[in-house]
Amino acid sequence: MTDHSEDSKMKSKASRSDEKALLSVRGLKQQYPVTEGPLRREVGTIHAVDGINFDVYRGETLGLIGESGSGKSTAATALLHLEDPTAGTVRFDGDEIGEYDRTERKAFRRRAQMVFQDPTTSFDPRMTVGESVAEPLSIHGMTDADRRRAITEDILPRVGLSAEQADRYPHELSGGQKQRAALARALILNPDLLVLDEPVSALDVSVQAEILTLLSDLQAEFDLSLLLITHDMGVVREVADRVAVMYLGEIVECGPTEDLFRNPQHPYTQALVSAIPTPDPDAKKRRVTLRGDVPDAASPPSGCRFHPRCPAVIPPENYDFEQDEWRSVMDLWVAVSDDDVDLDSLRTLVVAREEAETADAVSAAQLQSAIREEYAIPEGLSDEDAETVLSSALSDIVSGDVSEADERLQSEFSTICERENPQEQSTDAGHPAACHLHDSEEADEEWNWVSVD
Ligand SMILES: Nc1ncnc2c1ncn2[C@@H]1O[C@H](COP(=O)(O)OP(=O)(O)OP(=O)(O)O)[C@@H](O)[C@H]1O
Repeated sequence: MTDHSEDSKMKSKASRSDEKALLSVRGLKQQYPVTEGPLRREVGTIHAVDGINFDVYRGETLGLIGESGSGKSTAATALLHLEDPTAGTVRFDGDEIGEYDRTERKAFRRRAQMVFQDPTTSFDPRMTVGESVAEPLSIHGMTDADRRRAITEDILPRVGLSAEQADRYPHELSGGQKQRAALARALILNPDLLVLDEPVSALDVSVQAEILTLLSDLQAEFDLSLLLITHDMGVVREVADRVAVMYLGEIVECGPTEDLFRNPQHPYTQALVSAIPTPDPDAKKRRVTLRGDVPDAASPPSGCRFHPRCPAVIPPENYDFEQDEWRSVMDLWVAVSDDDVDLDSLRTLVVAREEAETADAVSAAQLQSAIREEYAIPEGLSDEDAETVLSSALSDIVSGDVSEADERLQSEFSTICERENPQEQSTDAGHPAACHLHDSEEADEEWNWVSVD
């Protein structure tokens, strides 16, 4: 990390609240239709971005982080109006982008640039690097080729390339050099904002570090605001001043980078933070493992979208669950709701273990035990009343009445996490998060917020 980027981090933290944001995103939504059949009948909606708010201030880097499918790239294209958003407003330097006339839109295209993940596909192989880098100048009306050439030769050394490399073709450059050239092309119109979508994830680790250092240097030199989209927590920690964490179309937590890493306030953030490799020998014990992937944005879970995977999902009010037990029961319930409990393969498993002769000979009790084992549910929950409900639900499942099991679990084990979508609210850490654990009456003293230094 260079000295001046540290300076800008200090500056950005100190003066945030009284500054006017360069980019201000409010209630941004991007939806796509789910279509079916030759007539492309609309049968559903993909909620790729579902009402997000954030600001990017001058000279700062905001990291937008989340797993694949969280909606990060869609957020970028929607906020830049590369694709018109379904709803919401985006203000740039105080003006609403959606209300720009043609001239204003063109000026905005100059002031806000995007850099993509794969430097190979972002260059035309038939054009020299210099021609590609200078292309935005032509598009924006600079007809004088000598002038374009002079500007290109000036900018290439600033991204660590030589002026002579202007005459090379993309295939003659390494991946890192191509990403440097992509940065030169993005910077050539002297923008105020760069939106970088996974700018280093296609590069070798050693090259990644060089490009991240270059980004910090360029940010200070050009007084840029950066929106850095990545799934890599190491990358945001390295370069971002603040971080917004996205999950299934929503921002679940947003705060200054170090605060968010040291004191994550959303279980999703905590899981991402705890997954960062660390030399700490104790860290393994504290690792929060997330099962499965981000669910389908066409049918997001009810309530908190993270509840089907959340290690801290709040237990139902009337039962006294151990947290791990409750998570396991919830995993079974999620599978029941999705009609995903595979009894045939569980029967096969019992036979393979030589506990029954044939699949038909597997008893209901054996099948219930196999389900418990599959979902890591102990034989006998710590709360006897909860055990009674679970046993009945397991009986329903093995007798083939999955919807009865679903209704039983729903009526007995309903929790706020699957009923209500949490709103963003302030937390003890000083930055907001959207999690019911921060609702005062839901706060669970026992939930152990892991900090990773
Ligand atoms: N043009 C589109 N049409 C339909 N669905 C889309 C479209 N673009 C994105 N999606 C869907 O929107 C959701 C969010 O995708 P998006 O690419 O924005 O996520 P991401 O966080 O950037 O993930 P990745 O890192 O894999 O690109 C996904 O479910 C994706 O399939």
